[in-house]
Amino acid sequence: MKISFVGAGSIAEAMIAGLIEKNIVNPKNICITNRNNKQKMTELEQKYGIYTTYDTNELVHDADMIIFAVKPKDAGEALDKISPYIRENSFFVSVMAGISIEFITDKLKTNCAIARTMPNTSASVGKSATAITFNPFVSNEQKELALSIFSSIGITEEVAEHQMDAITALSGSGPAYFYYVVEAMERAAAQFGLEKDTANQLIIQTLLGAAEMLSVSGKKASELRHEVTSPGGTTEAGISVLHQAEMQEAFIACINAAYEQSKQLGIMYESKIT
Ligand SMILES: NC(=O)C1=CN([C@@H]2O[C@H](COP(=O)(O)OP(=O)(O)OC[C@H]3O[C@@H](n4cnc5c(N)ncnc54)[C@H](OP(=O)(O)O)[C@@H]3O)[C@@H](O)[C@H]2O)C=CC1
Ligand SMILES: O=C(O)[C@@H]1CCC=N1
Repeated sequence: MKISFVGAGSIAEAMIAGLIEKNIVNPKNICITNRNNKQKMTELEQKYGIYTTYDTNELVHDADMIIFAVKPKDAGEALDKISPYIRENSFFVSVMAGISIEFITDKLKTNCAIARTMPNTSASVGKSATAITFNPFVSNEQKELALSIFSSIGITEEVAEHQMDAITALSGSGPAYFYYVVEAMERAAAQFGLEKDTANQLIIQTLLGAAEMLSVSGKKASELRHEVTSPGGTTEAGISVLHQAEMQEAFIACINAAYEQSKQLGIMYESKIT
């Protein structure tokens, strides 16, 4: 099996790290290109043993899957470059926020097999939450391949394409929201003068434990929160500050803003480049 990546940034590297860690693809069969950052290419060759190329024909030739992982603003240019090299059985997988299957089809100038996905960077540790949708030209074999690739680096949910902007805001950007909360906890720990490594270990384990509880306890988040919150206790004192600051409303506004931006990226870059 050969997998090619167009774009060698954060999400491409997270997926590659996950795929290699799980022995899903031989690193020699992972091919990658970027726009012009040769230093990054060398770095990826050395770190993962994958191969890099600026020869589009070589990138596309024999690839079972070509993954587009460039920023939405570069989508048109990258798709234009690949278009002349498409083969009959080429299978394109986009991880790009906001960019529609219709736009990709127009740019590639042919009705080829396309999957639109939204993974997240936790792919690098096998914990991505990936949403995926297929166009009608994807064969059953290609579907199975895509599902097995993404399921090897986390969980995969098949969704309708119109849900992608919301999912991008929720789970594509999602890891960053939790990192943001952890940053605040780290700052609080520092203010107390707690030793940094100790505090970090305690914060990380708290996050892991809460995630595991949500996953296996069968209880709702609100129920689990109430179990921690003793009347008149410390948690109640803490949460009341979050409540006064309307933190839940702020998080909802945050996810709404990410959703609007995902839609906007499509509007901006699809109309600009066509
Ligand atoms: N980061 C994340 O958490 C997630 C990102 N995504 C999506 O993945 C895509 C990539 O994001 P991310 O990895 O963060 O971006 P990065 O900026 O980290 O990487 C973008 C990559 O695209 C390359 N590139 C740009 N133009 C071209 C081109 N014309 N041909 C070939 N390669 C090109 C860049 O090369 P060079 O360095 O040479 O310019 C770079 O390697 C985006 O569309 C984003 O919406 C989806 C899920 C999660
Ligand atoms: O911030 C972004 O636009 C990308 C899409 C999802 C996560 N990162």
